[in-house]
Amino acid sequence: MPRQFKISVPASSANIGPGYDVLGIGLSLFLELEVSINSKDAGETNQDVNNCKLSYSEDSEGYSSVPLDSDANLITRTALYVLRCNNIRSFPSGTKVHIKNPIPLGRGLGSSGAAVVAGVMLGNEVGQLGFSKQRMLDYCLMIERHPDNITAAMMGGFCGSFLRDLTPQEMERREIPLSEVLPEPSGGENTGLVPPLPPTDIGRHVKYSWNSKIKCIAIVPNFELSTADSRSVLPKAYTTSDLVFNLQRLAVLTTALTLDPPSADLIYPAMQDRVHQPYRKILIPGLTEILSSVTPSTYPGLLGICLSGAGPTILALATDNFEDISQEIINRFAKFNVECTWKLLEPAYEGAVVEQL
Ligand SMILES: Nc1ncnc2c1ncn2[C@@H]1O[C@H](COP(=O)(O)OP(=O)(O)OP(=O)(O)O)[C@@H](O)[C@H]1O
Ligand SMILES: N[C@@H](CCO)C(=O)O
Repeated sequence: MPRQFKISVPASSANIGPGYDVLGIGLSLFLELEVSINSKDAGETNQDVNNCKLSYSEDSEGYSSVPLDSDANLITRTALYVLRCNNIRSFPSGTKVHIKNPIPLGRGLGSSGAAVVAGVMLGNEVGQLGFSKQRMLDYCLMIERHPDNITAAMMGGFCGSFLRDLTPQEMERREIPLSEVLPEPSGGENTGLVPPLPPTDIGRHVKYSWNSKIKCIAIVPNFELSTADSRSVLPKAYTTSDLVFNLQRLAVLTTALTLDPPSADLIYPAMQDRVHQPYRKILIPGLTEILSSVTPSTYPGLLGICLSGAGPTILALATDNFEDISQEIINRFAKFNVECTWKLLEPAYEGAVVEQL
């Protein structure tokens, strides 16, 4: 039976200041996969060794850089990982996947989290595995180890998350690098091995409320910063006072963002951070100046400002004055010869969805 469905996964902003690797919010910018499975298409050219014909919209972010071999592209490679864990070697014959991606790559808006979530949902759908979102989260967390973007992309809304304590055996699995868990990209040897199933219920999360008057402005610089590079500059240990500084703000922030009317007096200081932003300034020109000088007193309507995920995007939360706030940040980046675009976004409350067509 031919099948057609669409998978849609939101972008996300992680950390929201003090919640490093904990907080994430799904954003109204959606990675979409249009999928068809028809065995009559199996003979078409460009079906690759995994029975997949992958295409990418020309107007999508990453059009010129994203690989289109199904065992190299992060989305389909993740889907193959899910299938192979479950003893299915490849896509059903005649699978076509068309990707539309408006999420800028390597900018701190959760492009890789969305790609991994989309890949796991794709594997679940084509393999007809019937997994719940909670189980799919386990597969995602085997690939992207911090739960903040992944949870927000899968579950939607404003989330707090952590990984449960793993047994020593499971801890060992935690260290399995991506290349050993996922099938090798083209050229690599297909060993035919069945990867081990992920442990169950690794991710725990709650969904907080969100005051819908609060909008999310993303100011997106025109350069990429990989999450791995941005994590490599962080220290291995912190002082008690810096950790307490973040914990106090994190506890207040999660409720402050639900209150009506939203209070800049509460939110702005509660979005300060001493765990990641101060260290990332060496990778993002102008970061310290931008975070400290664009304030609610100079820009009424602004509630708080932080680095989005691993950067370089800046996330400003505001109820008003969106254009002026964005322009001020764009001008400050311009002094460092960094050009930016900006987007006014809403929380994506629903998270990842599959629509049968
Ligand atoms: N739609 C996509 N298709 C294929 N690969 C993708 C896609 N989106 C992201 N990727 C891969 O993920 C990489 C970016 O991941 P990275 O974790 O560095 O940044 P990010 O997820 O955009 O930012 P952050 O995690 O800080 O929010 C890209 O360089 C690309 O390899
Ligand atoms: N919490 C992560 C989000 C980026 O993936 C970080 O800041 O490195």
